[in-house]
Amino acid sequence: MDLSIRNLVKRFDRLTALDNVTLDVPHGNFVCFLGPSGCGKTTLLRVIAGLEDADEGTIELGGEDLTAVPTRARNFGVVFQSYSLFPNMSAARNVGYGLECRRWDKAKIGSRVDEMLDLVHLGDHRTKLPAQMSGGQQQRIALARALAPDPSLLLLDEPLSALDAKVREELRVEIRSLQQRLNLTTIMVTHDQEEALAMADVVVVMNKGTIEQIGSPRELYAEPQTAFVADFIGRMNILRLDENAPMQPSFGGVALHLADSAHTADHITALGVRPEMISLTEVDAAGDNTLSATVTGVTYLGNITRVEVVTDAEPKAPISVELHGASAVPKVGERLGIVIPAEALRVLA
Ligand SMILES: Nc1ncnc2c1ncn2[C@@H]1O[C@H](COP(=O)(O)OP(=O)(O)OP(=O)(O)O)[C@@H](O)[C@H]1O
Repeated sequence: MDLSIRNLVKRFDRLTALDNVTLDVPHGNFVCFLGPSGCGKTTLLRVIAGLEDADEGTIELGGEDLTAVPTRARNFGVVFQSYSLFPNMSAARNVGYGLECRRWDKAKIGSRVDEMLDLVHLGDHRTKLPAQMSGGQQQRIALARALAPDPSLLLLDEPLSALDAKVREELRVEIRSLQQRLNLTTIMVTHDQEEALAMADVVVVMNKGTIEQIGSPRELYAEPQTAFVADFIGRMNILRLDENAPMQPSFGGVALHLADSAHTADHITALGVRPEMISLTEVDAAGDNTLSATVTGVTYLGNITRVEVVTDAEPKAPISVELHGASAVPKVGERLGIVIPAEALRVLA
């Protein structure tokens, strides 16, 4: 069922945690709320779950207004960062507990618990207590518990952030494939951009209680609309343009040419370019968007080498260039030219 959020406002005293948030989540989508600490993503998830009341706005699921529907009756599965399993209950009992509360009959609970434990590959762990399981296993049990009542929406609040890197990556893949198999509309809160890009169909980038941009991971990476999004998702060089520039954008007095399709704003103040889009050339090479520069740092990172340069035009604004694989790597202090392709420049608000 589609989830439709309209003009949500949530205040805590004088702080506006959600400021007029409007969002559509189509059925079967995996959506990530992504943003820095304090941007309001957990509050938004909690309002959707019914754990927090909104001050203004509406939430509808499949056309039904949820405002007056209590948390319990919403039938949403929720998984939190801390596994929040009952410590004195076995894995199986934890998974079945919500079904007992919903008064499912015993035989049905037994078969559903088996099914859920198999789904998360923990059929052999049914009698274990939470303390006898690893963090990753406990989080799988929490997931099985959330899925057992066949929820209409799955809400995940930083479910992987307490786990170590390897387990986190395994569970990423597992959660995503489960979600796709069940075609279950899912919302996950994270502050980890890599996690959001790897898992989501749609990423909602939040900043200070508002939505900055909504898009697929590819769209957000390739076409960020604001400097905030550009900076938050991947690495982006942000070129602050000369303020007194006439119609032609310029950086440190050097005119920059944009692709025709980039000319959307009247007054452009900043441009973004991804480090991997910039190439190196001779220091005195001529050509559009070619700036002479000095290398100030070189960092070898295995698959890429990151080269920091300062341009003669604007020495106060260092620029990162990423070279792939077997490219020739310059040395610190070397003079060279950088080429910024017009089609790689993004206009940022
Ligand atoms: N119960 C509360 N009472 C008062 N202020 C709150 C409450 N819950 C959240 N806030 C404030 O609302 C803002 C948004 O908080 P929220 O937890 O939604 O942010 P977040 O993006 O999830 O951050 P984090 O990643 O750190 O959890 C913050 O400034 C926070 O301090």
